[in-house]
Amino acid sequence: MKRISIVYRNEENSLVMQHLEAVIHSVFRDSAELRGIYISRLKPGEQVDADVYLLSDRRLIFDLREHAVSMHNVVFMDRSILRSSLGEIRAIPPGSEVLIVNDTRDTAEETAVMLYGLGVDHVRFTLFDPENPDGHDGVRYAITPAEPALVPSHIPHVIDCGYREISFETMMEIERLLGANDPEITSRLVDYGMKIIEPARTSAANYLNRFLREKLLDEYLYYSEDVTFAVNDAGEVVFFNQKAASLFGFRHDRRILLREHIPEELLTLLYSADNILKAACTLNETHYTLDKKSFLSAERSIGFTVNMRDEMSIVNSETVLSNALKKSGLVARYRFSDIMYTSEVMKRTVRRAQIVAGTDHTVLILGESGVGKEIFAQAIHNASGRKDRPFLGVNCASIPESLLESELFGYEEGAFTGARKHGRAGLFERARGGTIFLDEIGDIRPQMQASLLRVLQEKQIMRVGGSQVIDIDVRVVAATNRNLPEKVQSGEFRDDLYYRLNVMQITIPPLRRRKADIRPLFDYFLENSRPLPTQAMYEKMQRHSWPGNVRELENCALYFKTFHTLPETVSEDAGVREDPQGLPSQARIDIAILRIISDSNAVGRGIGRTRIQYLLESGHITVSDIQLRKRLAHLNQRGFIEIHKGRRGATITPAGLQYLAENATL
Ligand SMILES: Nc1ncnc2c1ncn2[C@@H]1O[C@H](COP(=O)(O)OP(=O)(O)OP(=O)(O)O)[C@@H](O)[C@H]1O
Repeated sequence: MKRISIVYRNEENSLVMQHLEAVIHSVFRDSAELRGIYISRLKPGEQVDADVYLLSDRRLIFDLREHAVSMHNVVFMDRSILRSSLGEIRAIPPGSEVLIVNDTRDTAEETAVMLYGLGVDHVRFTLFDPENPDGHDGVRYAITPAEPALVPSHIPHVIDCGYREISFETMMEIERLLGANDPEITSRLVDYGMKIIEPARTSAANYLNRFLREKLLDEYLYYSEDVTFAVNDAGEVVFFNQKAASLFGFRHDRRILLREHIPEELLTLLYSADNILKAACTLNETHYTLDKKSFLSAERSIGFTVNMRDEMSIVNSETVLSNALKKSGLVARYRFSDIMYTSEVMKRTVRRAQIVAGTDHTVLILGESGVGKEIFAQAIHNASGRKDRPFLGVNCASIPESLLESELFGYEEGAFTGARKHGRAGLFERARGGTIFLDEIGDIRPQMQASLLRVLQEKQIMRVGGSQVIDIDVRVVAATNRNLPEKVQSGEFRDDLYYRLNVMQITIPPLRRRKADIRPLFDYFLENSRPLPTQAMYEKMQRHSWPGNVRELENCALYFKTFHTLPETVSEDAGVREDPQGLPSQARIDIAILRIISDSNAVGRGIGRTRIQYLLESGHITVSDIQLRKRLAHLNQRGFIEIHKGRRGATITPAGLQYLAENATL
């Protein structure tokens, strides 16, 4: 056990001694044994061994010389007062004469020096001498460190500032000499420092700042979920956190040589030539990602730091992230159960989307404005394996071209004027593990098309102004109301990007092609409000062409709720307007047939003629039996379908799927 010897001249002022010992004990407790030494009682030549000799009076150094084993451990006790007393002293009117009273003139002088040192300079101090107490008649103020009985009785204002305390700086010096590395001592020392006035303010402030820094390290490193340690040039572990201690058995009470604690393979990895190393490693069947950084001084390594992250903790922290995202609204709200429909064609579309959701492929959603593309994108995300991760939607047409790239890919500090310090992660990085919904993809310019193509091909991004590639694991769901094949044909949209996006395609039919949905959707948007539309109103709605699709219908329901009538825009004239893409041509019938066969194959079934005919009918395409046979034969001839005997019926070929994708908007 370490020893602190408090050196006094003699046993005269035992109350002060008891107080000082109690103060030291309150900070260092049982980490050191405390002993009072009275110089007057030591025999000539008697040796006293201690880790700290604490001198209550500087002049004792001469006497101590012949008794101390080492003079390196001497600490002079600086004194201070409690912060609480200083307020009273400062309140004494400026210019007043103040008598400093202590048991001797010398100690009174020390107190006056200490008060000047603490910045008390608005009053004049006069020293009291107990051996010559008279002659202070006009004085109205006295300050005394715990000797009020000595103050002349005529003085009306007496401030007892209590025993002079041990300065914070002195305490720090004791801590240093004891080599105490105990967070509890540090914490008690900081508490002590807050209570007293410190003459040497800078070092106390430095100590407190260091304490704060250590707290930060504790908070973020010591109790971190990662395994973290630092190794110096001699291969000694000089810092490690709790996780590292339990994984490698590092202990604070002994010198730790890295090579004695970690497996050979990991050692080889850490001592590889790379100054910055990112690698993966497995220990005790746990997979870690490892980051090593070497620190160089004058081109020589002075050591390195290692951070190892358990891959499972990444998943967990991302789940926490996704919960946070849920709170902040960066999530998909809609599920398939929120999509209202009764039409056969929508049943098929939803079924197809549900199958697509189960895969991890890129999805392209086509359909006119307001048909519900975004609601489908969200439902796909929520039905996918990524549902607990972020869903980030971005309308490519509404962000200026100049900003779209940095918005999607992020930027590095200084990438452009106005770029934030430390840069910013883009939507692809923020959607990590989740889904990004690129709405209005048909409107992006060629340069952006090229960047997106790279992301889809390489699954990597580079921040604007950056040089590092970042791996991303994000599913892309894109949507457009443009006729993309036409845009590809005219060269406005890159064909390679189109094929990358078109891996899985969902075309949402316009409302006029699924009139069976009008009434259930309208009733849904009314939210049980009364009155309901008349039969004539419902019929009028059936005859309207709904150029704004479901969004228009939703607005129409809102109008009805307020005015109990339909808006002027729902006109019967508009209802007879035909589908802008024309009546079902043979090509359109072929596409419809291929889509029916493809949907049926997607759920693992072939399909026969009768069912195809029935499904065509429910999509308002009427064909005779002979006509259907002809179309099937034609599709078979073009290599788009195969027709099997018996119950297997027709199946679509890859060429058929390709043709379907290319003509998605038909
Ligand atoms: N089947 C549906 N059931 C319930 N609500 C729907 C349905 N389809 C669309 N909606 C609603 O209609 C509105 C338009 O849908 P959404 O924004 O998804 O369309 P969009 O095709 O993405 O439109 P745009 O191309 O203009 O972005 C939304 O308020 C959506 O909630």
